[in-house]
Amino acid sequence: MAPTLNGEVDIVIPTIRSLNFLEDWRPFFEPYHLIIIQDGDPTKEIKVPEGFDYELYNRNDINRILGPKANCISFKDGACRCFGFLVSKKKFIYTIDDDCFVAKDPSGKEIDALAKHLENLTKPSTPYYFNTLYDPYREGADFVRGYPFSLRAGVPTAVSHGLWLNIPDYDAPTQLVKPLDRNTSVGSNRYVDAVLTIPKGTLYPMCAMNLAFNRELIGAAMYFGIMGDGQPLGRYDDMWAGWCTKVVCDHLGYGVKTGLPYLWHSKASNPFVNLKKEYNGLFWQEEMIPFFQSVILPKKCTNAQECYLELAKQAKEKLGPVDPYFNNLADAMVTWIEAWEEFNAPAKVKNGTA
Ligand SMILES: O=c1ccn([C@@H]2O[C@H](COP(=O)(O)OP(=O)(O)O[C@H]3O[C@@H](CO)[C@H](O)[C@H]3O)[C@@H](O)[C@H]2O)c(=O)[nH]1
Ligand SMILES: [Mn+2]
Repeated sequence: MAPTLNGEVDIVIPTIRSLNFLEDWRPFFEPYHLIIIQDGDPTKEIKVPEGFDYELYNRNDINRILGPKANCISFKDGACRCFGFLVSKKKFIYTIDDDCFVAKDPSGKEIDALAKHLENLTKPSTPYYFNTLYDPYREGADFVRGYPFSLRAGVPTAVSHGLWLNIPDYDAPTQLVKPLDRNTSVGSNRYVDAVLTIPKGTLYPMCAMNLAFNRELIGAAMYFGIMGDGQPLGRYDDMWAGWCTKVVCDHLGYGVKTGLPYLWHSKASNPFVNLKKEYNGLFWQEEMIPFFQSVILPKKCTNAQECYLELAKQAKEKLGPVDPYFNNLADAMVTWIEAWEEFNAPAKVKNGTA
């Protein structure tokens, strides 16, 4: 397992509900700092269970801190979580939803999801050649015969995408036709004990329910878009960020892993409400995904900020004609980078020292 790294990790939680779920995570999260983004009515008082070290932001705080740039942070959508990524100063972010609890592995042991994410993030990835025995860096595992030695050092890992027991991350139509579908019991064959690097050139549907990333490597591209209130789209926040970060990781030579750790997702959001929010996305994803599959980032883009600005330009050009929403989204992507640079300016050098 990875070291605790508690000075280097922030846990970001978007919430419209209660934070009682934190009781379940107490033994695992108490050593860390929480950044809580309270969505919805800012006058509602929200209770953080005793003993946690946290900072809490509501919409009034976001407006006050960002001024006119606050329009790049979504309201009434889990996408508001990316404000936490912006104000964090840590190397790693773990973001989790407020209806997620500690899962058990098939032996009945509680899973320390954050520790497993940190292990994933601090070990390399293998995006250029697939290891058929999964994660070659896992204890007791290795590269199989035929794996080129020149690629065995791997590349830095930027994203660790964890999975879910109980309620799966389905879109509204799938939820509507399979309302009782559960990825349940401990010990069932649906707990897949594996971590995989997603190959270079392959996109995936990233879910933010159980997600960790290296903020220094990819934070600038982990923007969740403008969704929810006043927008024709919701619930595609993590999808958008997943497609953007994957093409940026592929370009910069970073890895993205998916698989372990699992957590327990307890509450299905309402599929009819979700359908209204997702409706346009169900059509637009047929255009968005081919767009990301065809993106080529120029060599001169050498960090996540530069890649992201280029992506905004290409998104406007190619997706703007699909719907004017994408012009606004592309503008918001640029605003996000302006805010990112403001909050993440390199420390000023004074008398030769930083
Ligand atoms: O207006 C809102 C709605 C929700 N939140 C907070 O966001 C997360 C996820 O919300 P929820 O549990 O309702 O959504 P799910 O359908 O179960 O989750 C999937 O949708 C994703 C995309 O939005 C999400 O990451 C997926 O896991 C909770 O913490 C809500 O409290 C919000 O802040 N504002
Ligand atoms: Mn949920």
